[in-house]
Amino acid sequence: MRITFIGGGNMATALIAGLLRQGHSARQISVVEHNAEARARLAADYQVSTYAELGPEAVIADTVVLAVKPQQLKGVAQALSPLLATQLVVSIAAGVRARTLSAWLMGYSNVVRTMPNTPAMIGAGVTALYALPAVQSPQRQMAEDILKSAGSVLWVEDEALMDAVTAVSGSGPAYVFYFIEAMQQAALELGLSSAAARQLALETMLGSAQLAAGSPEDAATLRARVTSKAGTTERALQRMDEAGVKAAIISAIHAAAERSIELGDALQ
Ligand SMILES: NC(=O)C1=CN([C@@H]2O[C@H](COP(=O)(O)OP(=O)(O)OC[C@H]3O[C@@H](n4cnc5c(N)ncnc54)[C@H](OP(=O)(O)O)[C@@H]3O)[C@@H](O)[C@H]2O)C=CC1
Ligand SMILES: O=C(O)[C@@H]1CCC=N1
Repeated sequence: MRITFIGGGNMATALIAGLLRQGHSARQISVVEHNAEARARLAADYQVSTYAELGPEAVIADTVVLAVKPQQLKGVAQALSPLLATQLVVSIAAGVRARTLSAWLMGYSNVVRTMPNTPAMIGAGVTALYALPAVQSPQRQMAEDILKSAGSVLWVEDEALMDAVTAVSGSGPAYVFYFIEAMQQAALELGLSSAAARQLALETMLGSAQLAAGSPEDAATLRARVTSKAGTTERALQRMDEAGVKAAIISAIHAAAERSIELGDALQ
């Protein structure tokens, strides 16, 4: 399967790394990227073909993945539109609705909107996909295969849910890194070395997520197992509740979903 990425930034790089790790040939991947430094890095690190401009030779592909910022998508779609024949168009842009993208592509409706996340870089991503009704099942499968090389996938049939997905898992790695930063800072303040702080914070996040993923019990039950009566965890969780940490996280995720809707409303 030949794949062209338009935009070769953070997320395209994560997806390309995932595809190559899964055995996809670099010869079958092209990237259109207007930044010369980014092109050089992609060619050196991943041996993919790169193009500075969108043109017919760049989109000789089965699938074109649109990986530019939401605000850059309209211009890219308008330039891409005359070059489309039967290619599947996969967008990873936050907020931009599949129907809007189809309108920018002059009604071309072979469009799948997706929301991956950066752990795609190591094949540990999760991606939600939404297809316009016109997309046939072999092309749905193609989109799924590309994103599966970056981790697990799920389809949503109601596009409105993509805003929720964006807020939870698209932006989600940033929340996890934020929590890791806080754990490491506390560890340093408590006298641990930075190497120890890093090891303790990361192994704890990793181990807890693995435990939760492999357990039939929910997170609240697993949390209760750590929380001895009158012990240290109880004291910490009390402090978090007093500070409204859980409510703040929930409200932050709502804010991210609202931003996704706002982007969708603004970019039509
Ligand atoms: N980062 C993340 O965690 C996630 C991002 N996304 C989505 O992925 C998309 C890309 O995000 P991200 O990778 O972080 O962004 P980046 O800014 O890192 O990457 C976009 C790249 O595309 C380049 N570009 C812009 N316009 C063109 C063009 N016309 N032709 C060729 N190249 C172009 C940009 O160059 P320049 O900077 O010079 O404009 C930039 O290098 C966004 O729509 C975002 O919503 C989705 C899930 C997760
Ligand atoms: O912050 C953003 O808008 C993008 C979409 C999800 C993750 N990064």
